[in-house]
Amino acid sequence: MVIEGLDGAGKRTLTDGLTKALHDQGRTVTTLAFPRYGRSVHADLIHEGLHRRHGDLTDSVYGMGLLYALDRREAAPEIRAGLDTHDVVLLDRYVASNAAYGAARLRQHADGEFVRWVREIEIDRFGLPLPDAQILLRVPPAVAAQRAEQRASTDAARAKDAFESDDDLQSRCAAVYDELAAASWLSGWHVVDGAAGVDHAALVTRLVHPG
Ligand SMILES: Cc1cn([C@H]2C[C@H](O)[C@@H](COP(=O)(O)O)O2)c(=O)[nH]c1=O
Repeated sequence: MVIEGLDGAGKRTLTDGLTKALHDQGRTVTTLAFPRYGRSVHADLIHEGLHRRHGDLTDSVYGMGLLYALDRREAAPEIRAGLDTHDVVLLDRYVASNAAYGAARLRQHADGEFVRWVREIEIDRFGLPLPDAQILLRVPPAVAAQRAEQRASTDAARAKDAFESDDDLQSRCAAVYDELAAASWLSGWHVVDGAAGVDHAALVTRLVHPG
């Protein structure tokens, strides 16, 4: 199960809430967040690029896309082990993040060349597992920006990165996410209003017992 959305949408809070609701229903859960900062050389290069320690590393959209993809390829055994040993593997961002942010940066849409490339690299070539369900935690970009700003002001470790500081990028990214969800890209999507409070138990019931 994958959680997707803008920076500041509230994905971490939703991950925690869903984990608790799944535990309450007697299910075992393992969680993983991408990029895996501090756990993979690819993710650390991404962090340095997003915080401008390597000047123009972020300039190449395909180069950055490949770093994100390699971080996930390295994590594939961990995801597969989680699927074998737990009822639910909860991923805070996955392949669709790469599609949405990269397409937004290139001003493309969900049916564009970059989104096709992400699928080809990550799913077809790297053989990453397809998600069974993708949750789009949808909030107006202005609300997400405000939350990211607040987080950055109270926690030095969460200083805004290059993508978070670009309001136009976030707006385009929100539009690509909507298109990906409407096209059922990779698998079925569940759109959740992140501006209102989320009923975690009800969402779990909807996802784990569909219909
Ligand atoms: C996981 C992932 C994140 N991103 C972006 C979304 C965020 O703006 C940024 C860092 O992610 P984070 O803020 O959730 O840690 O990287 C991608 O562009 N592609 C990806 O595959």
